Amino acid sequence: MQPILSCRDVRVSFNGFQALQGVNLDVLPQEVRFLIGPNGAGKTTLLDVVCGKTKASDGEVLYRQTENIRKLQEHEIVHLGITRKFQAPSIFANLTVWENLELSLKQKRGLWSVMRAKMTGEDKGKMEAMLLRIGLMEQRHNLAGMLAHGQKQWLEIGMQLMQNPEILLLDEPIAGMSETERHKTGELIHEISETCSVLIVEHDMEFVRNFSKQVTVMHEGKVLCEGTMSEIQQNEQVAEVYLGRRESAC
Ligand SMILES: Nc1ncnc2c1ncn2[C@@H]1O[C@H](COP(=O)(O)OP(=O)(O)OP(=O)(O)O)[C@@H](O)[C@H]1O
Repeated sequence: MQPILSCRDVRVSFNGFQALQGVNLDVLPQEVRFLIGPNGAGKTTLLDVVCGKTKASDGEVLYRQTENIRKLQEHEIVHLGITRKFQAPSIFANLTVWENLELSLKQKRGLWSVMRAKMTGEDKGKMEAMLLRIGLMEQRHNLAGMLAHGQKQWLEIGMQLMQNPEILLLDEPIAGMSETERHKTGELIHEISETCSVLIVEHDMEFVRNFSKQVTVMHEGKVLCEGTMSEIQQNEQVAEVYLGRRESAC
């Protein structure tokens, strides 16, 4: 299978500091890929490069193998099918769950065309299916601001999915969640991967162990190694730079 996303020798420099020093990474269609590594390893910077928030000084970011998106603007990258959920939820607290999802449909089509057009039966069906998927059907008429922390995160993931992405980028999606919410989020991520690839930065080793297949370990702006969680746990370099420091968490 050919990768949907390929980073080739990606470099990022902040005023001379090399945050990414030649990162190579392939993500396959419908793959859930976890990115782990110690603080400052460059994980968030790599997500920033993929979504266009930060521009790489060198290298290639290939989407579907042919399109180099390295120099594209963020909205152009979203339009191509790569969306990002940031750590802090950016839902509209004073709108209902349903209205938040409706807004994300509008973003996809352009506000003006949707303001003129009535919501079709197909749109409604799509929104209902999404509510079921993210477990918020019962809360659809509730104000988003009143949702529990985990529910807010799921709503935002649902809003991203309304754009039909091919790649979803997640930055520490379970931060601040209860055990039950973590588990539900892990299951949701696996369900999402039936239709799109998911690239996740995560610090919670238990979550990574429970829900990962392939894990990429970053260290000092480079990929240190890749493999299953049990493979990387046996890697001495990883133990030294990362797992050793978090022995209690692993
Ligand atoms: N805008 C910026 N300007 C200057 N330095 C930056 C900037 N963004 C990130 N850095 C530096 O680049 C390095 C990589 O940061 P990054 O946030 O990507 O690491 P990370 O692996 O995501 O870490 P963490 O797990 O702590 O979030 C760090 O040393 C950070 O201080």
